[in-house]
Amino acid sequence: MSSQDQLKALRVRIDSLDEKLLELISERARCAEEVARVKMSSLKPGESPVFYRPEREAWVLKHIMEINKGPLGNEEVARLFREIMSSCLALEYPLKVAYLGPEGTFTQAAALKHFGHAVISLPMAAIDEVFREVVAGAVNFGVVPVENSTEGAVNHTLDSFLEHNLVICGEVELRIHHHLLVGENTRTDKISRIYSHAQSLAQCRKWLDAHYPSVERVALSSNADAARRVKSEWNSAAIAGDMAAQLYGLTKLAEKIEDRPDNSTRFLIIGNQEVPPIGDDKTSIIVSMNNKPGALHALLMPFYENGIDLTRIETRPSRCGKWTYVFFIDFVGHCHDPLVKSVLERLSQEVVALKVLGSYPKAVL
Ligand SMILES: O=C(O)C(=O)C[C@]1(C(=O)O)C=C[C@@H](O)C=C1
Repeated sequence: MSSQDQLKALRVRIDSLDEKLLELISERARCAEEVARVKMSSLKPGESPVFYRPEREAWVLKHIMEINKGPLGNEEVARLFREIMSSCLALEYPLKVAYLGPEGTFTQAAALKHFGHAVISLPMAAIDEVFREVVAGAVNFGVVPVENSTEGAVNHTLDSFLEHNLVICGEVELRIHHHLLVGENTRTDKISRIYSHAQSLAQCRKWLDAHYPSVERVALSSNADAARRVKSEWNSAAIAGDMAAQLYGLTKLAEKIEDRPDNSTRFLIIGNQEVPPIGDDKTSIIVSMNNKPGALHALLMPFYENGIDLTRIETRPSRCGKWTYVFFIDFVGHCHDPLVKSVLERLSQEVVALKVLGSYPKAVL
């Protein structure tokens, strides 16, 4: 058989497989519609239906990755199923998700990575606005950055948890690649200013020192904002990611200029919904305590003694009294696990206040 004939035969096979796939996807979508009807019909008086189930979605994605035999990689198949589930959920109920904007930010990329592209995603001007939109019920969930592997905590997010009573329903991790971007009006040998978010400028500090040591660095409210600005401005460049580059049609002068190749940011999903355990969960708590000798030791001891893995501990001013602090602690486990429950009970006797911000599935993708 000639290679032309082979190609033709293979394409006929692909067409037939696509038809079967479409049938299966449509059947799955009808099933999701049925799930929505069952959820609606089983409501008790005064109850609202819960269409979005993060624990179920995390389980589905993990299961698909476990049974995947290739040739597509685990992340690739999970991404495909992520989008199928996103579309199925949109049939049940179109979720509204607020994120730290403007359009083209890494937070938008994180929101789409977590919820898929079938949600209605709404850019907010500040982290606090994301929190307020969720509290007001204008959106179902919010997505905010919480820590970067190079630059550390995002303090605005931590402080917003002290002001608002919201639940953490999930986490997303995103590999952050920064590029040096220019618009069509900029002569590459004439760059006199580089715009970006302060965190992004810091994540590319060494590269900038080596390549543009005497060019002015200007911090803006987001790197998408920087990209928008250089689109029309003369002789300036922006540091931003792929989404912003595409959105504003900018050219990449240099790619992946972050100082650390493993530069990643962790984002949180905030909402009002408590999430049941899947057996691979994390919990976030805030603790405030009196400043006395051994206080931190007493705080950490119960975790150590029960073999609970602390993944993060962060300190912030408590905002009620000078030199008093609160601790943000993340650890492995769910607040319904008996071991975690007993540690939290013991802690609550040692500290002034303890608040569980939420237990949620560990990031799958
Ligand atoms: O299992 C459910 O509760 C569903 O609503 C179905 C489904 C899915 O498509 O698999 C859709 C949305 C939920 O967030 C979780 C899963």
